[in-house]
Amino acid sequence: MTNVIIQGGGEHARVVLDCLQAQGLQVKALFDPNYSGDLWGVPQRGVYDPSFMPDARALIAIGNNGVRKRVAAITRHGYTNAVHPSVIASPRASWGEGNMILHGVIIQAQARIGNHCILNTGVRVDHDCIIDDYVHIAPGTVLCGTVTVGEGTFIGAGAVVIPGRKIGAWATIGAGAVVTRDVPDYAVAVGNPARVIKYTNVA
Ligand SMILES: CC(=O)SCCNC(=O)CCNC(=O)[C@H](O)C(C)(C)COP(=O)(O)OP(=O)(O)OC[C@H]1O[C@@H](n2cnc3c(N)ncnc32)[C@H](O)[C@@H]1OP(=O)(O)O
Repeated sequence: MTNVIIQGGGEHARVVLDCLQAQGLQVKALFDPNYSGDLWGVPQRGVYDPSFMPDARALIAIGNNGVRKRVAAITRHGYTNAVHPSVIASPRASWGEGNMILHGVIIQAQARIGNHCILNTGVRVDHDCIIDDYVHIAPGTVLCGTVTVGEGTFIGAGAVVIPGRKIGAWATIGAGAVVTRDVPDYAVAVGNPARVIKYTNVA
């Protein structure tokens, strides 16, 4: 039986805990300096302790992509994936480690997903999409076939990206956007069709 620890104790961590418990995994601790006590039978232990159950596998359940990357740099445990039992994934799709593939996600053939990504509730990633590390795709978003998404990008809830478009690294796509053109690194794009309204440095 795999023992799991969670880095993070906020709202997203609760959803990930729900996912891991649905998988039947033994979650032994949540680490987050802002939380203590007990969450659904799991102790919240405050500051991360790299010596706690060193053979346990970790997940960094923090929704912010930049923070998730920084916490990964100090996490000493190996990683697992959270994949809810309701996920439909082609056997020809693949992903790395530390990913949170949540309730109702669908991943089509030959889609490739990196590490430490969040595919939130009901996301659809169609065939041949390539998603780099530390991406967060919010609930209900649809990536059509052959879309690529660069490291650290956040795609808001209910967005649609039409086939073949390339979204750069550390970009932000607004909720409900329809992405019809490529989006550069660090751009914030909103609306239908999505237009770049500004650039940020969110990494
Ligand atoms: C389980 C979960 O909940 S996971 C989390 C899911 N969360 C989301 O999906 C949130 C997505 N976030 C957004 O859509 C945000 O509005 C962002 C990130 C795109 C922009 O946020 P900010 O940088 O704070 O931009 P701000 O609110 O100042 O808006 C800037 C302009 O863009 C417009 N705008 C902002 N978001 C959108 C949007 N989604 N669609 C269309 N227009 C938008 C604003 O109306 C504003 O226009 P104005 O200048 O004419 O007044």
